[in-house]
Parts: sequence; structure tokens; C-alpha cells
Amino acid sequence: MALPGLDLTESSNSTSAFTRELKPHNEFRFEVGPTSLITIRLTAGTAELFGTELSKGLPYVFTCCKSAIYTWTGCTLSIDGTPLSEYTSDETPMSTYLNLHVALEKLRVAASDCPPTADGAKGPRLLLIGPPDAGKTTLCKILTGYAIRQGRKPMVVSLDCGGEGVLSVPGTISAASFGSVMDVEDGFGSSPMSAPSAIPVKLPLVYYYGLEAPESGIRRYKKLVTRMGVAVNSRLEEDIESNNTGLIIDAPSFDSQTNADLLSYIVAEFSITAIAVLGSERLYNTTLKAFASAVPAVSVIKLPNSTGVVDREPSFKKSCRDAAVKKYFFGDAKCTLSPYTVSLEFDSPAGFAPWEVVDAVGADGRGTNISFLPIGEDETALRGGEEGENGVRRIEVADIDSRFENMVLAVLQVDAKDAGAKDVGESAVMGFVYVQEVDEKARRMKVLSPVPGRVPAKALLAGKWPEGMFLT
Ligand SMILES: Nc1ncnc2c1ncn2[C@@H]1O[C@H](COP(=O)(O)OP(=O)(O)OP(=O)(O)O)[C@@H](O)[C@H]1O
Repeated sequence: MALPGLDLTESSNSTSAFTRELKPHNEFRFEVGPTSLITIRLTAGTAELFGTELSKGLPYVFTCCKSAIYTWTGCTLSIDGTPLSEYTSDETPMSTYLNLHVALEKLRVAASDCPPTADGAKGPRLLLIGPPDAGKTTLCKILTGYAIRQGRKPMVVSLDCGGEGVLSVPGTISAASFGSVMDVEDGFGSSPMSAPSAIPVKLPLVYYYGLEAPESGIRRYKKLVTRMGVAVNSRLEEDIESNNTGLIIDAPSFDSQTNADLLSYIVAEFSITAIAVLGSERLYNTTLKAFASAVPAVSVIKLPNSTGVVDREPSFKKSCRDAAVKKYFFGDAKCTLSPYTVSLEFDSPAGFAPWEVVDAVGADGRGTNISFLPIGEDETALRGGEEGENGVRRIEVADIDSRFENMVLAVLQVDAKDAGAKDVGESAVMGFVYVQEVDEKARRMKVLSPVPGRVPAKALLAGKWPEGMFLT
């Protein structure tokens, strides 16, 4: 059976079943393509997937992923389907990661012993940095999984706008408090901002950045980091349990000195107490020097990355982003959703306010690069002023045409009617719609919405990331 909108067929070769016996401290690594499924069952022993324990006998279905199942005690796995590749490895950094978790746990215990209002009641605030594909998100999942298994309630922040999105669609930064078990198949699981889930819902705070890299719109990115920092800090102050547990932040990819300023900015906004550098000796050394005399003190730790972490080709990453957006609207193999087709009138009396993210750096490295700017219009005029300052620009209705089709628009929390560039530039996200068709003559567009009824009269924000895609 094919799933609507997902183009997923059930395992093309469901007869190819095999088992793998893993010795203690070994890892079963596998890769599944975007159009196939494999099912894995734990039949004996104990095992975990990036920090979350597998239940015995339960079928876990995987698609479009490169992943690994680790065992501390030895286990038997039964696999149904044909992975693109699979092997077992006895070389993993899991003991080092466990040691890091134990060190964090000691700090959490010390924080719990302090009076709630004392400064010492703040648990460890860890920032994970490293070059692309170093395994930052994976380590973030592992540490979150271990903290949850220990009965903790970690606050997880994803500042990686270029990735697949954590509890949301790509192009966003998000934060959520994790109090319940994570999803083995889905990693961080789902939320009303990503997809349905059988596991208790997490309600993330989401900002739509709309560009691939922080450098492309660094001023706005920093503003969003500040907004996120304020929200997360005040949430932690209100919730003693979360405050004692602390923060785990998955940073965007850093490569040595070029992002030094952004790194210091993030450290200051979230009052980071420790930075873990994955997979880059050079980045570790520059970071160590940069924070050697920081007040308050910031510990810098060097961590090995797993030999299983593979460079994902751009096409594979694109498939993963597409799959994340499809999942937001159509659900997944376990829980199919039927999004609604809704008409968005340009002349709606309630208000229609489309905005777009302004790219601060063009492909040539200079000037703005505005996707919907009418041909011939002077881009430099937009660089100053309130709009340039806030990294967003109001789109004239006359400029809306088929270039909008197949794009994701963020429905912001500011009302369409009185939205200014500052509100739009810094507003959190309510949800997303997908533009199916633009009818310029009838002055309306057809959008896919996850909820029935009219799209709320809120400001809509178009970005360049995730890039346009065909959903239906
Ligand atoms: N031990 C492992 N075995 C197999 N695959 C792994 C392992 N660890 C991580 N991976 C996979 O490697 C890929 C890259 O890892 P991850 O996303 O954690 O890196 P990252 O540093 O966060 O990447 P980004 O550049 O997006 O920030 C992911 O698909 C992840 O599932």
C-alpha cells in the first residue's frame, strides 16, 4: 500500500528477513533509502537507539535514515527488509558519551541540593558544536535519552536551522522540555509542529528563520537566538526540576574561527557552562583558547565522533528535509494525516499579510538577494530601514505569483493587520501551510493546512529554507 503524499511503499522486499547477533558494546549500523522501509525487532537482550531503549518484540519501522542500534549487554535483532547498507561495529564512542552523561548527572545532583533560588540550582548548560555531520544531533539525542531514563526533564534547544528540524520542519530553531520517553523511530519524536505521535506530545517553542545558514542573515538569526534564550531562561526559572536538569543545545555547524562571534553570542544568551566539541581538534583548540578566561567559567570538552557518522550527500539531506515537511502534513506510516485544502484570499477582510525573509548575503557574497523582488527593483533600498534591520520584507500582493507554489509558509503569532517588520522578524510560529496553487486573477492561493477552517489572519512568512518541493 502506498501512503498518500509520502511515496512510501512498504518494504519492497519484505521476504528478506535476517538476524544479527550483537556482542556487548557492539553497534548495528544501517542505512535506509527514502523510498523503502525496514522493520527491526529486538528478540533477545537489551539495546538502545541513540539513547532510547528498544522494547523487546516491538516492530520499529525506519525509512530515509542512517542510524545505529547499540547494546551494552549483547542482543539479537531480527531485521525485515533490505537496508541500503548494514554492518556491525565494535568501535564506538558510547563509553565516552556515557561518562559525559555521568558527569552531567553529578552536576544535576549538586544543583538539586541547592536552594531553588540560589545560582547553584542551575543545572549544567551544555552546547554541542562541531563541523557538519560530526554527530552533534545524535549526541544531543543520546544525552537527552539518558537524562530522561534517569527521571530528569532536560530542556533541548535546536539552533541548527539547516538540518531537518527538531520537533518542527526544517529552517526553524526550536526548544522543548523533554519529560517523557523519546521515539525510537523518530528520535526527538513528534509535536503539533512536526507530525502525530503515539508518545505524549511535546510542545516546542518554534521560530522560523527561513535560511540555510546563520551567516546568511546573521542579524536576524542572533535576534531569534536572543528571543529563544529569554524564553528558555524564564521557563527554566519557573520550573525547578528543569532548571536543575539544565540545557542541551544542538548548535549549527561550526568550522573553526569563522563562527567565533556567533559562538560567544550563543554562550552568553543561554548562560552556557560547558561546550562539547565533536570531531575537530582544531575547533577544540580555538574554542579552548577563546573561553580560557571566560567569566563565568565555561568548560570546553573534546569528544570523539563515532566512526559510524557518515557524510550525508546533499541529495540524501534534501530527501530527509522533504520527508520532514511531508510528515508535518501527511503523517507517517504509523499515523496518516489528511491535510485540508484551504483558500487564502488576498483581499480577505480579516487581513492578508505575506512577508519574506531577506537574505543578507547573496550567492556572490555581497548584497541582499531577495527572491520575490520585482525585476529591476533596487535591492539596496531594502538594506537599511526597519525591514532590512529586521531581516524581513513585506510582499506586495501584486508580486505574488507562481513562484510561491510548492513553498512552505510559516503562520506567525502576530496579527496580519498590525504586523510591523520588528514583530514579524521576531515572532514565534503557530504552524505552517504549504502553497499548492496561486491564482493571480482570482486573487487567492490554495494552501494545504494541517487544521480545518480558515487560516488564521496572522502574518505569513516565506523563506528560502526549506527549498520548494512537490508535496502532492
Ligand atoms: N553511530 C552511528 N552509526 C550510523 N549512523 C550514525 C551514527 N551516529 C550518527 N549517525 C548518522 O550520521 C548522520 C549525521 O549525524 P548527525 O545528524 O548527528 O550530525 P550533525 O553533526 O548533527 O549534522 P549537521 O551537519 O546536520 O549538523 C545522521 O544521519 C545520523 O543518524
